[in-house]
Amino acid sequence: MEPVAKLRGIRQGYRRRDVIVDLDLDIRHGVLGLLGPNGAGKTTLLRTLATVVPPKRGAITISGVPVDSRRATMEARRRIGYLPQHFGYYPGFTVYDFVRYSAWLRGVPAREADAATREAIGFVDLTDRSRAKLKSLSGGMIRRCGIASAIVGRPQLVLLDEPTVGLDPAQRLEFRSLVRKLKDDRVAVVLSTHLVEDVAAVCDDVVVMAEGRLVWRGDPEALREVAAPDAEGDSPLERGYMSVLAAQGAVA
Ligand SMILES: Nc1ncnc2c1ncn2[C@@H]1O[C@H](COP(=O)(O)OP(=O)(O)OP(=O)(O)O)[C@@H](O)[C@H]1O
Repeated sequence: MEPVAKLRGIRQGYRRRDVIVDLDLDIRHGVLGLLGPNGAGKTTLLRTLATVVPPKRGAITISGVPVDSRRATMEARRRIGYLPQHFGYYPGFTVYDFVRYSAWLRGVPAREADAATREAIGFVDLTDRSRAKLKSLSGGMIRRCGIASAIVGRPQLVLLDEPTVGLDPAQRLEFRSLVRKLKDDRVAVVLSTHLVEDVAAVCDDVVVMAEGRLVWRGDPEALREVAAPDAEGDSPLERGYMSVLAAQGAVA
């Protein structure tokens, strides 16, 4: 089956500095965990996939359509939901306004936008807070609003950048169940994280990035298996991850 997203020969960076080099990646249905130390290029990769910034070089295909023109970019954005790590919001907006506004930004047709907004708010279980102002919500609820804004209009690809940072353990469990629901809905999810436990809990597949390159790909079980006997870490998965980084000379 055609991947939901296909990246070929991607080079990306800021001004003259390249932070992603010659990256190839296929993304299919399921949850793909993106692990890597600070500065590995995870956010840059997600921003590139989200079509926020065009790559310096290389090709992106979303649902079989090359993203190679302004029109194709606008079309791709309708299929992609992106939750940046630090997403902005107006504290005076209600939950409903915030998600409805995201629907408009993503080009959800006006006649579908109200139903799509209600659906997304229901998905994150905030229906009874629809009329609450964002400034009155807890951090965990704000994150759930962020997820609702990323999934409104049912995108095929959902990109979540370190979504569990700052969540308490109960909120993290809630978040994981939301990601599992997305997977059941046949959405492709890319989850950038520093937390190996998030990967263990929800990911089907894992990519490890270091210094702008993909240095390892496989399922969580395979990552556990590459753990070196003397690797540091609190769990087999963490030891596997640290072993991959150590092999690259890129220990976090
Ligand atoms: N707007 C920017 N201008 C210049 N350099 C940037 C910019 N954003 C990121 N970088 C640099 O690009 C490299 C990759 O950053 P990126 O944020 O993609 O990494 P990351 O893996 O997401 O890191 P983290 O886990 O800390 O969020 C870093 O060296 C960073 O300093």
